[in-house]
Amino acid sequence: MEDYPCEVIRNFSIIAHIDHGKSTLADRYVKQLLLTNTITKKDKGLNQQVLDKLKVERERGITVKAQTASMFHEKDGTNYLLNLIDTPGHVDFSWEVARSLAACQGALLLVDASQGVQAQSISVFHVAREKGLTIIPVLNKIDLPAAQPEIVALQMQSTFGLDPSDVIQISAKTGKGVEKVLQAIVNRIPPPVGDPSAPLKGFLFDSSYDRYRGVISLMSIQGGVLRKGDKIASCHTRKKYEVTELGIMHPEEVPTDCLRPGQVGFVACSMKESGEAHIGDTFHRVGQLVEPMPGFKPAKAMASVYAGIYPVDSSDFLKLEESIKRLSLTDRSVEVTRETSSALGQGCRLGFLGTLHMDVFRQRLEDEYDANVIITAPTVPYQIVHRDGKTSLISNPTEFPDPSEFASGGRVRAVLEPIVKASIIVPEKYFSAMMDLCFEHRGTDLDWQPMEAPGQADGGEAMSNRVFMSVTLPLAEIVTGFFDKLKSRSSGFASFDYEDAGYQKGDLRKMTFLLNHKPVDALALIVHAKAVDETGRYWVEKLFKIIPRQLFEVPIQAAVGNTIIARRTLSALRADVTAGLYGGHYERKLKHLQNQKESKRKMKRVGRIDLPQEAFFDLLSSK
Ligand SMILES: Nc1nc2c(ncn2[C@@H]2O[C@H](COP(=O)(O)OP(=O)(O)OP(=O)(O)O)[C@@H](O)[C@H]2O)c(=O)[nH]1
Repeated sequence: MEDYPCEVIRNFSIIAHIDHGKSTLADRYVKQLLLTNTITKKDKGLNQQVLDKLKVERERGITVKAQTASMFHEKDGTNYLLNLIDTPGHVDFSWEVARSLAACQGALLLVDASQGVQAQSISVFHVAREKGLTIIPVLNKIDLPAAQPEIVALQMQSTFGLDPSDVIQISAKTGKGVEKVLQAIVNRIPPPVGDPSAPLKGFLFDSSYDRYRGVISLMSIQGGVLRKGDKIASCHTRKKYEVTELGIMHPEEVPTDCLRPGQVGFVACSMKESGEAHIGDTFHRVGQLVEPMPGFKPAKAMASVYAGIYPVDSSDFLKLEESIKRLSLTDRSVEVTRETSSALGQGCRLGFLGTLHMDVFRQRLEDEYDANVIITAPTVPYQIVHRDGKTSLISNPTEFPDPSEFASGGRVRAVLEPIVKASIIVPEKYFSAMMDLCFEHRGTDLDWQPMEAPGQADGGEAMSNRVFMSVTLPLAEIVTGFFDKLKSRSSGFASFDYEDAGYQKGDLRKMTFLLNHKPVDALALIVHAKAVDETGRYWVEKLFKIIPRQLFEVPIQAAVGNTIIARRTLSALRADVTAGLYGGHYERKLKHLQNQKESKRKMKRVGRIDLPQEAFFDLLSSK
């Protein structure tokens, strides 16, 4: 690593709207540059994307966890070390983007030439600008027949103030133009600064957990040289560690003898507990204090969506809790606390950045930890203002005050709900459908303006006459199903992004569902007063359809306080599933019994009633 001083290092990220091709481009570089280096025969067969390592990412085609890769590149006789930090592109993960960018000096702003500038292109651009990064505009997918590179380059000029002659046109898929981007990385992005003789300063920007080695941190070295055996300490916790292994991500871990200023790599030390790795923390050599890097924020409540996670089999709770802890180490934006539900037993309440984040976490839990879990309907955090002036935050519908507590003499003065400022970019043709959607979801302060400058309006359906809309929405309205509706009502052309806009008073009610006259706490929902009747009827009908008939009659009711809003009754069923199969083959009976056993496995017994998983999250999220 001595051969790579700061001058030949470039630390960069790729930032883009979802699906504009970040992973494809990152992959191309990693494959192209590594084939000559360490990618072994076994790995050469990789035709799947190397960086999107996790199974869930492959299945969904989205990057969830930022991955870092170091590559070597020769130009004009000089060997460069390029550190690429792949960032996730979904609105839920903007925090990860900001974090990864802290370790870079430049960013490739990738825009799909057939889609044009989209909502998240704008938000990631601003994050990168704020961090003072050098931005290289890149137009991707120019191989597509629908690509309109000239028009999109003009859009980038009018939206970002970037010079169209700086825009590089590429196809990450065919490889056209990608070499030019490498040259631009070397020529345009400034090298990092750092003095090898200065005291050690390491910036921790990511971490993961290894069953055998404990916490593995990703660090960017800002000063000094880090070596195996070094004793280091955290500025934040003051805890001391010994470095047991270090090296670069190539893209797998490759041990090196040291990490020098400007370099980025993994560090394994005697850190055993997940909670000890604080993103944004600075490490120094023991006895050599340094000024910590600015911008360190100890993990704070950032979650916008909460849900309960319970094991299907209650005896698996400890195993589930351990798995959640391990997984939350690789995903530090998840908040974890224990909770108990009378219906589901012991479980955890998790806070997520958004519903996609939640879904991905659940899938990773199932894939990587073999966990069979039930996840409750997502809820946003509400602020309760008490009569004595105190406020409290609740993240579970069961804690929501009953109607009697709002009455005069009750303890609650008001409930505030989180709101967001959303931006939507959509072709004019779908504008009124988008307005309707926003109003259906309690949108206010709707404003809009045309996106394209006059004369640019000939970019085909995806890009002509687009409108930039901004609207204020309650967060609760967008956590379930809003994104899907936005996409389907705009034939996929609308893009969406949002930012926090504080709290606002809301007229809300807690809706409970009773099965066999007993409330099931894990099914409780918070609903806007105007939507009570419709929501009550809708869910009762849904529950009626998905709850299998039981051996006895089961009334299904929705209630607000003591008022029943809706009711359906499931009639009783005979138990013997083979009863109708008289004269049938023995194996056929066995198959039926097996099927019954299988479906039991995915059921949760609540009181005397077997509820399928869909009764919890899947049902409620599908509205
Ligand atoms: N035709 C064409 N398709 C491309 C090109 N680059 C990427 N794609 C396709 O576009 C889709 C999205 O690409 P990804 O690389 O997964 O996009 P991403 O921006 O990494 O998406 P996230 O990881 O979810 O943020 C994939 O189906 C790619 O095959 C290109 O240059 N040309």
